[in-house]
Amino acid sequence: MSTAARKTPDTELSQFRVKGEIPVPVLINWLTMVAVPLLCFFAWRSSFREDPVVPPLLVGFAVLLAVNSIVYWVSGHRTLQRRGFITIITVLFTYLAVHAVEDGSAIIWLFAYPPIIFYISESRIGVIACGGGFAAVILLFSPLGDLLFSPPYSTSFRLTMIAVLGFEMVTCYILDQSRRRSKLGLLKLAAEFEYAAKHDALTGLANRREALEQLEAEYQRYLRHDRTFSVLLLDIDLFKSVNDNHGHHIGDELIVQVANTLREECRRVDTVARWGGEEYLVVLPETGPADALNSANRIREAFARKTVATEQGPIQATLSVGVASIRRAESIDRLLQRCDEALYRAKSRGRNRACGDEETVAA
Ligand SMILES: Nc1nc2c(ncn2[C@@H]2O[C@H](COP(=O)(O)OP(=O)(O)OP(=O)(O)O)[C@@H](O)[C@H]2O)c(=O)[nH]1
Repeated sequence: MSTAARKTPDTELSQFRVKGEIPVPVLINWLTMVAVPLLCFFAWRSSFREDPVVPPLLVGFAVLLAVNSIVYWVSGHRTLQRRGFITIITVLFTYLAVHAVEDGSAIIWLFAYPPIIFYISESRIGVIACGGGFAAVILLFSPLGDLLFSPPYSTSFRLTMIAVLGFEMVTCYILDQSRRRSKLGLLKLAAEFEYAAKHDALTGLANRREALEQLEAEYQRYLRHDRTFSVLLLDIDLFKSVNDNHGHHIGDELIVQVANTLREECRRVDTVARWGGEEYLVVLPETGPADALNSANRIREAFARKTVATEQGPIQATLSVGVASIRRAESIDRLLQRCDEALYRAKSRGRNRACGDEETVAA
């Protein structure tokens, strides 16, 4: 019953990969592998223009991108790789636009920025990066940009660039949102499937399979750290007659009421499960025979005080409980068998009681 730390849907989504989707680190490495030779090619071409600044800078960007990928290969740090890549390409695209590299044609590469940013980062970062980039382009094309950088772009080019870039950014945002929404839908569906696989539909308690897993985990803790534990097997007394006299829907209500009693009376560390039919299993970590018997009686008494409304008036029912604590090197099967035998003793001694091992006394 532990609660996981709250995560934003974005963080959850970045950890959840749909089959077939390219992982972000792989995409960054691919993009780096394409970008490095391209940058070197443009640096080589720029060197013919006898420009002393552009070639070394473009090679510098290529080296930074390569180093970023190498650091990822060595360290495996995904966040560092992603942040490093975003920073390098943001500075690179700003440089290409401001310095009108390749006679100003390099600014066209800005169109690659929105889809990459939206794919590799969280939605919020995508919006901030694209919004900032768009504002920077408008500033560059404004009279202030002319004053500061004197870019060689014609008015019609500037207007077209702003309109198309804005259109592309909005389109990328819409596509990214629908991709995230469908991923979120899948994530919810997976969580629902997982819940259904581990829980009983009627009571919401853990089901038998989940109970066995928790029991196995507790058993391993016992073997490693010698931390004792106990199990309770609870069974509603004369349940068949409740079904026969009042109908299955009242029987079901009684089953749910036992579940509610168990939720109220057990600790958060205990595993409470519907074992089958009108039987329940409780795993009590770090609990010895005496405390387990006390818990069993507390649950039994709490349930006996409850009523279920029927057409013939309120009815009450009782529980019989078998109690067993792990012993030496016995197996889980043997522990459950002893617990079942204890439950059988509780039934045969008149029901509405808890029985432990032979030496442990009935209530
Ligand atoms: N309403 C309802 N009945 C169930 C469910 N699962 C099992 N049962 C019924 O529970 C009854 C179990 O009865 P028995 O195991 O014979 O024993 P009992 O009448 O409880 O008698 P003792 O266990 O000896 O006290 C059966 O009649 C099953 O049909 C369920 O999910 N809902």
